[in-house]
Amino acid sequence: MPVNVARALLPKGTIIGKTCNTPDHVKKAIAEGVDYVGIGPVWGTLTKKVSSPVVGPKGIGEMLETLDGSSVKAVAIDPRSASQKLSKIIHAFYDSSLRTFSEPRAAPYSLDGIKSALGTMLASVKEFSPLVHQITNNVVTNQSANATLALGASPIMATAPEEMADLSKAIGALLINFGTIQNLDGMLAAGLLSTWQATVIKGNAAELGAIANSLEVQARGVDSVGKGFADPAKFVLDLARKQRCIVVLTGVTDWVSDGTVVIRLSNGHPLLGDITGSGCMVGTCVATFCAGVSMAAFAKRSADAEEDGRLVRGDMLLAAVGG
Ligand SMILES: Nc1ncnc2c1ncn2[C@@H]1O[C@H](COP(=O)(O)OP(=O)(O)OP(=O)(O)O)[C@@H](O)[C@H]1O
Ligand SMILES: Cc1ncsc1CCO
Repeated sequence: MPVNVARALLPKGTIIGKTCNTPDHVKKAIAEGVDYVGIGPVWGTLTKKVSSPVVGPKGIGEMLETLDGSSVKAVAIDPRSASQKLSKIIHAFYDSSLRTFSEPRAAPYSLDGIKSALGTMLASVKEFSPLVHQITNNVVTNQSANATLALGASPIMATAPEEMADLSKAIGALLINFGTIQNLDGMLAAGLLSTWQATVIKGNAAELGAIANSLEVQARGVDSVGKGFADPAKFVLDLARKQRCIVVLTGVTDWVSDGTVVIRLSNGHPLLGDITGSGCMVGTCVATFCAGVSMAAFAKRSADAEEDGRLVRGDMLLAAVGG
């Protein structure tokens, strides 16, 4: 029913909303004079058929951008909720979108704070021993599985698309790592279950430069060559903002950002540059820490926590630093 007809029929002051799946739908709904838009679905679900295309957090961001400057409110639709009820009203979702994939930090980071958090995070990995699903290259599969075990978690290196749906229900984290793609369909199936919205993107300068469409650094095969970024701190900050996730730039010095804070790590060893797979292993360790931290945060959640619209629990910036 057109909005103006509904308005004419309903009592004055009735709140009217419309479900939207694209920025164009949102534009149309604003022009029609709605009070709010239901945008989504944010995620797919394995428990029911979702009729509209899943938009993911990026799609939500684009629709909320369309709302900028209007007084129309937005509600995100999350079909994973068993009762199919709309999740939290979220103008705040976009304002806090940089934090969507990480809980806000309780206090500013300090070196001592980070060091003590590392111990706690490692203890969480050991306590929960999360299943860390890794679809990685055949150069590092064995090393990565052993690195996961060494941290106290449980690796599973399954690649077949047929296994992805079942696995997605059991895992603490999913790592998708390129290099020698063995089963593209498996990667796509696994990635699609999280609508390809990463919590952390990790790469060397050439890899992240490619994602950012930057010509500042060059690649030779899987390696980054040359001096790297002139301003790596700004690079990771900008990329994290753009991708709405944590970014880890590896190299002699590692740079980690969530789009608001940048942490620089100089704790590598030159020998790590002389072997293959050290970057892939960083990815494994980051995924393992993220899994441990999010499982620990989930275990501590309050009773009504599943209604609060948060997508990831725990401080993923710290988890990435831990990894
Ligand atoms: N010369 C170096 N000095 C100190 N640490 C280093 C050096 N080279 C690499 N590292 C360490 O190794 C890790 C991996 O970084 P690098 O950028 O070399 O990964 P990569 O190029 O993706 O590796 P690969 O493709 O072999 O997996 C970094 O996090 C860093 O701690
Ligand atoms: C050497 C190599 N080739 C493809 S993946 C890989 C491992 C390091 O990235």
